[in-house]
Amino acid sequence: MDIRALVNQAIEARKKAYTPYSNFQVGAAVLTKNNHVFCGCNIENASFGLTNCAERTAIFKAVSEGDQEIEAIVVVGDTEGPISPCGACRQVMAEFCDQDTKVILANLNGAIKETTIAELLPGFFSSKDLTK
Ligand SMILES: O=c1ccn([C@H]2C[C@H](O)[C@@H](CO)O2)c(=O)[nH]1
Ligand SMILES: [Zn+2]
Repeated sequence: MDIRALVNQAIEARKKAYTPYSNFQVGAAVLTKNNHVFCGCNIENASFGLTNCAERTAIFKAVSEGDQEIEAIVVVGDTEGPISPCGACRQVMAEFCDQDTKVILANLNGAIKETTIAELLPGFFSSKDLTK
């Protein structure tokens, strides 16, 4: 897997962000185990809470195309260091990432942090918790 190429696809997707309220653009790219790439951007709303973050857009695109097994996900923003996903996105990642899924957090200046969902959201709620 070429991480740099995936970061570049996220950077391209970021250009499509709809951000009239925050003016903060984020891009994401999901590489599935089937070797397909789904890109996403953040999409804001006048009702602020309805905003969809870039990484959720990309994950939902993959899942809605029936391609839900994720090999790697990149998130990129114009942040000082690697971007830090919000709590809602971490929980959504937990649904579709396994312990080996690469979660790659980046910025526009080449900073890259590779992490995992276990590190980002320890103790996340999962389907296993629905039955005992
Ligand atoms: O990882 C992140 C962090 C923030 N945002 C979006 C949400 C909102 O549109 C804007 C400012 O929070 O950035 C993302 O898309 N992903
Ligand atoms: Zn988010």
